[in-house]
Amino acid sequence: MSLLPPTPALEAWPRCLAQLEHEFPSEDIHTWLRPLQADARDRALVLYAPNAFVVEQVRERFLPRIRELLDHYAGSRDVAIEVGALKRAAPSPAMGSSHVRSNEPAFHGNLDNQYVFENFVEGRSNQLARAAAWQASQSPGDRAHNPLLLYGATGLGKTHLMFAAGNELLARNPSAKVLYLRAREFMDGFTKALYDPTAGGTDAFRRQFQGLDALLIDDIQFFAGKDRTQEEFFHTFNALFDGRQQIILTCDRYPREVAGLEDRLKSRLSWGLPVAIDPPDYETRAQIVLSKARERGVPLPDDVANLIAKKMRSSVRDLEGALNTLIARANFTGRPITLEFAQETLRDVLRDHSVGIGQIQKAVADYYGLQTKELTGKKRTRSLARPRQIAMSLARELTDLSLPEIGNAFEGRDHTTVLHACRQIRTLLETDGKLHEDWEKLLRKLSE
Ligand SMILES: Nc1ncnc2c1ncn2[C@@H]1O[C@H](COP(=O)(O)OP(=O)(O)OP(=O)(O)O)[C@@H](O)[C@H]1O
Repeated sequence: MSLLPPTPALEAWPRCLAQLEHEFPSEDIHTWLRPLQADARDRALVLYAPNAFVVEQVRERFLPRIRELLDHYAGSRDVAIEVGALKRAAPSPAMGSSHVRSNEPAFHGNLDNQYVFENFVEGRSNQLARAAAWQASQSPGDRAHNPLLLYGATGLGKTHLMFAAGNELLARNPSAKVLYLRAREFMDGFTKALYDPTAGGTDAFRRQFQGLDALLIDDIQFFAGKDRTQEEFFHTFNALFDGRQQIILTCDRYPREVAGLEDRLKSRLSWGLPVAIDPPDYETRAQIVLSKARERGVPLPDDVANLIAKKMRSSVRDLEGALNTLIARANFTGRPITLEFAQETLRDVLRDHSVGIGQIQKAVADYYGLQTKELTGKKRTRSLARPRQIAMSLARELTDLSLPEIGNAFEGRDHTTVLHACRQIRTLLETDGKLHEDWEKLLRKLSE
């Protein structure tokens, strides 16, 4: 073990990470950046990733920004991202440390450990799904629940349960290898393997899945119409299934109803245990609000939880959104959260509407294969600008929110931007057939 003082680059890493946490969606941070282990080699920062997949994702998505931040905090752009792990014995990176690098790299999962069974509130609507996820974590690979498919509308806790199963599996068996991927990431990885000569080809892509105890793939409706990716997924699925490795999948509806998924895949998906998650009933909604408040260390009177639960009926994500608004306002004004304060603060959010802006943003993001944070964020690339305008117009159409309120939900944009978006979409709906079709589909989805 080296006794040299830590390099500035290594010292700067926690600050870079803290900054990245402000800039990227928390899912990305948990999935890709938190699992990295920092070390120093000469004057360079070395980030060890649990597997080649993570290396590739981090290089592609974050490396340029990591370099900039490192330059800013440590005056160096020297960073390497490699497969490997620090030896557990190393007390902290600041002490200098040794690492293991081998052809058989240590595997560290990329699960978000915030989502566990303990903080999943059980109710009639999700009881079966919870029980099934629990079973999968207790006897992974068992034919009775392999594949486990959790399906249901957006924001009802599918991803939460999927993570909970993975985390529980790891708690029982800390050396288990559990990999979580969004369907889109599977597709991106596969496309890269096909077309990027530096990516190591499809064999390297397939090796990612060998030796896993469980593979978790989120939002498989995304595979619809993507024939080559589906075919590859079909092979991955078969290999894992034959190896009795646990597969957990989520889908926004029963797969047979997903147009554009191949029949043979649909049939495989129904082999194991497909379970639905339904919207929670009133009592469960109130319990969820109380539980989220407790987690945040915020005392919340029952009547406030009941108020939110009564008014927000569709998705748990919207319940959380209302709670967050309340907490932010209470912190800002220094006032305690009482029923009166909640009624006043959430007047607009709680107006009886069946669709929340969070739901609209999620639906549009999913439809275009984006992350919600990208859609609501500041970047102005073409591929983001149009979906963003559609989301703003849908919010105008389907909610009672005012233009400034809609602007606020898109990282504080001005109301004139929203107005412009609505006008532009209205014009395009007359002239652009594809956009018209997208609009109709989204409207249908949101009024389901
Ligand atoms: N029963 C529950 N108990 C506690 N939290 C819940 C519950 N159901 C959902 N949530 C919370 O709601 C939020 C949204 O859940 P999650 O991301 O799992 O939804 P999802 O069904 O995967 O949605 P999507 O299909 O849009 O990805 C998360 O913060 C999750 O913790």
